[in-house]
Amino acid sequence: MPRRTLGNLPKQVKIVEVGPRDGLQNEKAMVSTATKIELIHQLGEAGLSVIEATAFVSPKWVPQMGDAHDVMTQISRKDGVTYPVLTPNLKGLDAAIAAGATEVSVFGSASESFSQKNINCSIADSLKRFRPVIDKARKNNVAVRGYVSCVLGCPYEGDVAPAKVAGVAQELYEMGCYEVSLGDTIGTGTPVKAQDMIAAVAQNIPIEKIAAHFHDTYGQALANLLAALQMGIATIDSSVAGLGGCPYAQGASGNVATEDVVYMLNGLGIESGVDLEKLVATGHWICSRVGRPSASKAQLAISAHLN
Ligand SMILES: CC(C)(COP(=O)([O-])OP(=O)([O-])OC[C@H]1O[C@@H](n2cnc3c(N)ncnc32)[C@H](O)[C@@H]1OP(=O)([O-])[O-])[C@@H](O)C(=O)NCCC(=O)NCCSC(=O)C[C@@](C)(O)CC(=O)[O-]
Repeated sequence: MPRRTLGNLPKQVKIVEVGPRDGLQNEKAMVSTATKIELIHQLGEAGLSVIEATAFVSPKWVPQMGDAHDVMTQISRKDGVTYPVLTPNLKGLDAAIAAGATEVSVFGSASESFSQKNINCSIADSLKRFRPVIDKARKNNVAVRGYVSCVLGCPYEGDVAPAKVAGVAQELYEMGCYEVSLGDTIGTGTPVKAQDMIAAVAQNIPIEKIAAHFHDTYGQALANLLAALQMGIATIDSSVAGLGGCPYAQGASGNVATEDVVYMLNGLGIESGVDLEKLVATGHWICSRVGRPSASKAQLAISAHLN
């Protein structure tokens, strides 16, 4: 028997911490701007080098992100840390640039119904809308990341074909997104499905330009991430304490918890630069502020040992 069968895993993984945006956007009770800023600062202190800070979206659509300008202008930026923000259109991009953003993300979908519910337009129209956003951002030296949602299933349409995901991802990449993040928005994926989908996308985009953004609704996120690492993916989106969910995907739970990802990476000997103890303390703190239990098993286990 071979000693190990995990294949060639990356030596280093970049974690994109999405807690302050994806984690908080679905909270019904307004989280104060001061709490959001403190969360971003603590995540930076824990060693996260990419922290998605907020979203310049319509406050009528996502009221929780209505303080995007204040968050972006009031955070203390740490050297070596980037603070990307979501921008669905030129209005969002202009506001983001005015607030000092140096990186933005456009967000599309592989499902027509989700695209309509989330950004009020078809996939084709969204891509037309993103082109000037990407062009203008790049002219302003602002890097652009692309998201594709519903890559392993849609809350309205069910199964989504890998070829559809690969097509949208390719368009975003060719328009100038430096990285494309593949979102299992409702967390219905399983490892082989995830690998099939990634294989389809990797025919159109270099694997090192692909990120995995998996929600944990069915408890499959870590297994899916391991399957993604085995395919050569080395960028993982996650949310402290597993906070989150999408306002336009009812019942979908949070992103995979950053604590759980870091624990797994540590066990695999993969470097992430994150201090797990500091991160656990941050997860504990934000959960107390938003009044919900942590969805991170690592946090619960480590806290139990620490107490
Ligand atoms: C895209 C729109 C704006 C279209 O929404 P719309 O209603 O079609 O837009 P509109 O152009 O007709 O504008 C309507 C109003 O919104 C304003 N507006 C328009 N744009 C902006 C803006 N950027 N910032 C602030 N305000 C804006 C605009 O000025 C106007 O204000 P009014 O004249 O009525 O007072 C809307 O649908 C929207 O904001 N959607 C965002 C939804 C969202 O944030 N969803 C969650 C993030 S996606 C996600 O979580 C998935 C992801 C990324 O994590 C990956 C995964 O897990 O799959």
